[in-house]
Amino acid sequence: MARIVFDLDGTLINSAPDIHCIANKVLEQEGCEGITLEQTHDFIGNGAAVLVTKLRKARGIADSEQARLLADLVARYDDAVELTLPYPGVLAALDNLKASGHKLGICTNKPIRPCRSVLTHLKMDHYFDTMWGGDSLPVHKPDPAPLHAAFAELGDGPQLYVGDSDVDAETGQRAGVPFMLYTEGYRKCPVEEMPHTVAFDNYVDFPKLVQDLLVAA
Ligand SMILES: O=C(O)COP(=O)(O)O
Ligand SMILES: [Mg+2]
Repeated sequence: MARIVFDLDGTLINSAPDIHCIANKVLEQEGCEGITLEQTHDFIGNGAAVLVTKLRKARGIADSEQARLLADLVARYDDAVELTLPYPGVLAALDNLKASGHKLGICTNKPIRPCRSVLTHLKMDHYFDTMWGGDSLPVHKPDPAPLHAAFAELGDGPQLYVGDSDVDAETGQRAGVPFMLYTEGYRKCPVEEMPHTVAFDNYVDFPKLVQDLLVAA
């Protein structure tokens, strides 16, 4: 049986509409124009602090406002769950993997509290034996430490990491773990420019891909 760790935003759930909403509330509070959903996709992947930095840069807000705006975003983040849905086929794939006896975990750059709240809201938290957020350790992805920590909590067995972004591809590479790229998330680079073991665009195919990788290993 394998240990399979998933990124969250853009990999298991389409959370950009909720993140878009709270980002624009922060900007509105500052008297600034909001950003588009497409810009939100580009701003997701490096955690809440980088998201706030990108929001500030897009609207010319001074560096000195970073901590205050980050606190504002974080205060809104736990409740940002209403517009988020798992990608098609995710729940069936997770059911299938659990039934096969695999151990599943989460390694995201989203802060751990909103990570837990959105997965609880979607009734997906029971799938995962461990969850690591962008603020669970002093470092976050692409540093491989949280990914190593997630695997360590899952015991023994082959390791697979699943993600949607260049940050995840680099994390997988630095951790020395096979990386499965979900191509329909918030990726900023062409698939061929991202180091990956396999790529997939539909979770219907996912359990079979896992099985094939484990046989080949
Ligand atoms: O919060 C973010 O920026 C991204 O989170 P992810 O690591 O789940 O893609
Ligand atoms: Mg992601």
